[in-house]
Amino acid sequence: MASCFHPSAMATSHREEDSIILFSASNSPDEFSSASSSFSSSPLPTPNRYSLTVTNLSYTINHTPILNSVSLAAESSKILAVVGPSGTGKSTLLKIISGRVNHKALDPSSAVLMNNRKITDYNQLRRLCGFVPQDDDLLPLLTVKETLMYSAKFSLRDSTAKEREERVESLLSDLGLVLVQDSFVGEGDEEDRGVSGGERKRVSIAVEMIRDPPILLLDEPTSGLDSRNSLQVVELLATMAKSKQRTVLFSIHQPSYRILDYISDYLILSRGSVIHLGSLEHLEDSIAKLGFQIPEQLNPIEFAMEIVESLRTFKPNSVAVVESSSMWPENNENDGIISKKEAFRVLDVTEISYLCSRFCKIIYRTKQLFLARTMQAVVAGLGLGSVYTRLKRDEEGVAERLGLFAFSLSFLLSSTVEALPIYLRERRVLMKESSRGSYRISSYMIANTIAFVPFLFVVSLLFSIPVYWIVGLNPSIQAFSFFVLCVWLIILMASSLVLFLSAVSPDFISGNSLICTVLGAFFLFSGYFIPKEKIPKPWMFMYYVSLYRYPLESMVVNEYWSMREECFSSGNMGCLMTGEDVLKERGLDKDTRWINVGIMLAFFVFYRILCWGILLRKASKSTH
Ligand SMILES: Nc1ncnc2c1ncn2[C@@H]1O[C@H](COP(=O)(O)OP(=O)(O)OP(=O)(O)O)[C@@H](O)[C@H]1O
Repeated sequence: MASCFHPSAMATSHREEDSIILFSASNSPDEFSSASSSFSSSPLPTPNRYSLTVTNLSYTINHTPILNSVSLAAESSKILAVVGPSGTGKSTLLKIISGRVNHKALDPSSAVLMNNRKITDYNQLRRLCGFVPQDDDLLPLLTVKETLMYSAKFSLRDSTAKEREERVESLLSDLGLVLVQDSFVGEGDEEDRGVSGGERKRVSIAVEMIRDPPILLLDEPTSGLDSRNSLQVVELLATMAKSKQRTVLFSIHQPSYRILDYISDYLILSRGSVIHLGSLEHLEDSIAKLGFQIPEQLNPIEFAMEIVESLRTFKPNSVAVVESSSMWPENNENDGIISKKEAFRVLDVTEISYLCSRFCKIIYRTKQLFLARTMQAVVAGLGLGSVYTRLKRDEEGVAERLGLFAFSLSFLLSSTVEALPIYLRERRVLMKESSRGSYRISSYMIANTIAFVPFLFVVSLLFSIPVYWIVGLNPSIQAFSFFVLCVWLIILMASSLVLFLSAVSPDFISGNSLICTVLGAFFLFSGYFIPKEKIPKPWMFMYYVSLYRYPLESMVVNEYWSMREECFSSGNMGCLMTGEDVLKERGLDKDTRWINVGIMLAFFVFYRILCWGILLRKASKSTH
């Protein structure tokens, strides 16, 4: 077996007065976990305990130094708390360690080491470190248990359903979530309250714990919690660190006295530099050496925050790595941390099926979307039917049919905007899950398509049946079927467009105005308001890319093609206008219905591919 670490040496990193030193020595077999390996894809056993060392970490954003030569050492089974005034770089540090910041942006002398092995690929860090951000990125319409089950499905691919269930059950019990396992996660607002803030925080921790990462980083896990909940969360982290020999780091503002009992070491940051690294006793010594006395009503950390500037004069503990021994051979691709094969897999049916079932649950439970879309379709169908009841076969009827088609189109296209908030809400979860390799963006896009296509077909049927038969459009079954297909394709195109625009929009307001502007422009250049010949040349391209043009043409052709010989206006001289004349008047002398169907399908696919590309790019830059 390759040289590794001695467990006792690891667990009790030898600490001297002025430095924290990590020893490396030869390993013994009991250092490796087997069945409970954190990394489901790992073909080799992975170490059970991980020490984390950071040396000389410097980070600059836009020429502004955020972190200056930060060094720290965190040991397994213990908690290291990162404290410091607001804006001092705590979150940035945790993000860098957990691989949420591209390491190319770091100063070249910076190093993050796991068991004394320098990690150069930040994807490795993402896999080794669980990261719980300050804001909970959870789907509010899933229950606590479902949230964990989906997380288990994505992370524990090689486990059986029973093993995953057992893992979730044990986490629910460890994290005190059994009683609320069937409650919706919710968003914490009045309307959609869901579980409490403390419970939601524990769900976020459980989501990270599912894959049992050896190192867990939490960005202010107690923020927004009352003292009881804060204590519960920290207690739980301490218990978990001890019982599972995990290394835990979290940032915290003003920990209470009782919380201090659970923390082993403190890293105090001030303006991006370390001013203390070590135990509370050591901090008290430093404070005393500076000639200060800690007031009774304050704990040492609170007082340290008050004298941060004075503490800056003190030289903090240094971190040294005594012997650098590689845990893994440098080029070992089977280290279970990066799997190139995995990265290049394009299609994963299992992943798609999990995402599909999650989407279906969310669509069904999003009452606003589910009810609004179905009710809207029925009411609009009946309403339009009552306005255009039994249209006559005369000139007025021809104009009214065109008006009905144009209105239906604008209604159907604009009604899809309702999905925008759902896509935006999911975005953070998607970025987090995809950027840490839970699933591919392509799987998300395919699952979204599979889940929405049948739902939108039902919506198109609910709209088409009343409007078509009450208005008395072309009575042939083929014409009706094509009308339904056309309505379905309109909604599908619009849903793809909304998905794409939601990917480029930062928030609801800009997304909404972007969609309205684009749809307005498409409507204007659909050929309904301005005939093709009158559209100014520079704007002609809009006529070809307009989502309204193709379905409008298809609906008109569908209505009159099988009635080309029938008369729609007669006078003393006989028939003045046949169905063929109506089509010719709009320049539709060929049956372009199926070509238009192809174009509409192409738009549907095109916008989804664009959306996929944008999300892929965003996920690669994501710091979630
Ligand atoms: N992407 C960024 N672009 C520009 N500045 C940034 C960026 N990220 C962080 N900063 C800056 O880096 C500094 C440290 O930010 P960071 O969020 O790490 O602080 P913090 O100690 O976690 O603060 P808080 O306790 O308030 O959460 C801040 O001044 C912040 O404005």
